[in-house]
Amino acid sequence: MERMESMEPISALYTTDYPEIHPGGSRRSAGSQLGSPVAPSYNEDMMHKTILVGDSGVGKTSLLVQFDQGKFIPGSFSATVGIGFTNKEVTVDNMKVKLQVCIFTVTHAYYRDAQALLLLYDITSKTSFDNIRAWLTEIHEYAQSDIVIMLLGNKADMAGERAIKRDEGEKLAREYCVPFMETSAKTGVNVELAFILVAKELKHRAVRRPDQLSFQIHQYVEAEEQKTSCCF
Ligand SMILES: Nc1nc2c(ncn2[C@@H]2O[C@H](COP(=O)(O)OP(=O)(O)OP(=O)(O)O)[C@@H](O)[C@H]2O)c(=O)[nH]1
Repeated sequence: MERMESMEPISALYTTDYPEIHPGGSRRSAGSQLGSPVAPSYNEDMMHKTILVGDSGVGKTSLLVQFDQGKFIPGSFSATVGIGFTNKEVTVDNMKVKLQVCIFTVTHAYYRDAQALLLLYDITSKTSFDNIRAWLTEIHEYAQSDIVIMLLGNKADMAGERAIKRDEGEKLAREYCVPFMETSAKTGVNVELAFILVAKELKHRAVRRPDQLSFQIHQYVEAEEQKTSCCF
């Protein structure tokens, strides 16, 4: 909590106004309240709060910086510099989707307002992988029940020091019914894609008629992901 209070956004280049976030508001529509299957139009001003969660050192800040600035700043800088969040727009199906991306700190209040969550482990750290179950338990306890979750195995560039095989990540993700990708905040592999897929899912949910199926983020991940195993 204290950490967030001293934080500044990394960059405000992408958006100039930040409308209030209404938890769950993106899912409500006049149509659904009246029981009519009319799809609402998408509100491009809506801000979607997305949080980055995972053990210390898995690369949450580096992922945020890579997404925001397209670069990797080596070193454990986050705890001292205090970078906490960024606001950024991504384009999905020719529409703007605004994401406010925050790094989870110590308070469970963070979960409540979040519409999406990227849960990270470090592929070179078995402990960070083993702790994913505990994180998921906590998330299910405190987050909105329809939060969009994606599991990310970060530091995919460090294949030589890999402690967790890719299929172990895939298996865990299947067990919890969440999509999975390996990312590298260092090389940028799959970083933007992870956020775009989350934005796509959030936009889809906001305009989906009640009788429509959810967007299948899992299938998109499989189709779009840059396979990391053969690249390093
Ligand atoms: N090789 C490699 N190093 C990474 C990657 N992501 C992060 N790192 C390094 O891992 C260390 C921890 O990264 P951070 O981004 O500070 O991790 P964090 O999860 O924000 O850590 P906390 O602030 O302690 O919660 C730093 O030395 C980063 O340079 C990656 O994808 N590849």
